[in-house]
Amino acid sequence: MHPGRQASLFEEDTADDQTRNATACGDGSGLLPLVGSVSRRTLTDGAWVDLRPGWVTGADELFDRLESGAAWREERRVMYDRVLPVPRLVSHYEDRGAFPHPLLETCRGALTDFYRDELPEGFSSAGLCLYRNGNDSVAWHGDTIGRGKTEDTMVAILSLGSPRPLLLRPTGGGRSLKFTVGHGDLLVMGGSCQRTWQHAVPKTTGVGPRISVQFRPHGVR
Ligand SMILES: O=C(O)CCC(=O)C(=O)O
Ligand SMILES: [Fe+2]
Repeated sequence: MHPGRQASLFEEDTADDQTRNATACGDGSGLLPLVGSVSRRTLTDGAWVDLRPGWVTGADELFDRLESGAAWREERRVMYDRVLPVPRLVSHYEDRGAFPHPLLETCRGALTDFYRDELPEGFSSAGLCLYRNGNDSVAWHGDTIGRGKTEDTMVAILSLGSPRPLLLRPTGGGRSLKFTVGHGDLLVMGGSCQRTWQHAVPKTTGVGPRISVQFRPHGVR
């Protein structure tokens, strides 16, 4: 494992279990099942969060390939009605055939299968963010560009690299919730979450790089 990188904080399975159950990808990386291992936390106003700690196994290779091979660019984002630079790098893949690692297509397919009843259209795009160190962050926002502004939707986040807190708070105000997402963990925001709750990844001291892969349905950013 990469120095400074840490396995999922929530990791439950033994290494043997992981080898036996993983959908392998040929380079040591793989996916563990979602059925029976996703826990849902219901939030207010029809929002929810699902967690699947340690979903991707052997994720070091995936991290390295994405860090060195994705088409990273600096980001500017509309926040609070202004276009602001965001301190992180991003890369967006609309077309699944062009995803920068084959395991991302396996992830997209597994998420589409697992959430088929709630999201019949399935997941389409992969948005990648690289937080180079603890100074990189994203401020409070909802993913409301496109249909997420008016419709319930889902955003599924695969976290790779250094663990970082992902915070959620009700849009109308209230206490925030902290989910620490580690190497290989899956966090899915669903229901009204993009409209009625906001999320953020705050600056953190003493952490290494983190990559977030967000799978979204068509027309949601
Ligand atoms: O870093 C993350 O996992 C969250 C990213 C995010 O919220 C976004 O890009 O819209
Ligand atoms: Fe977001």
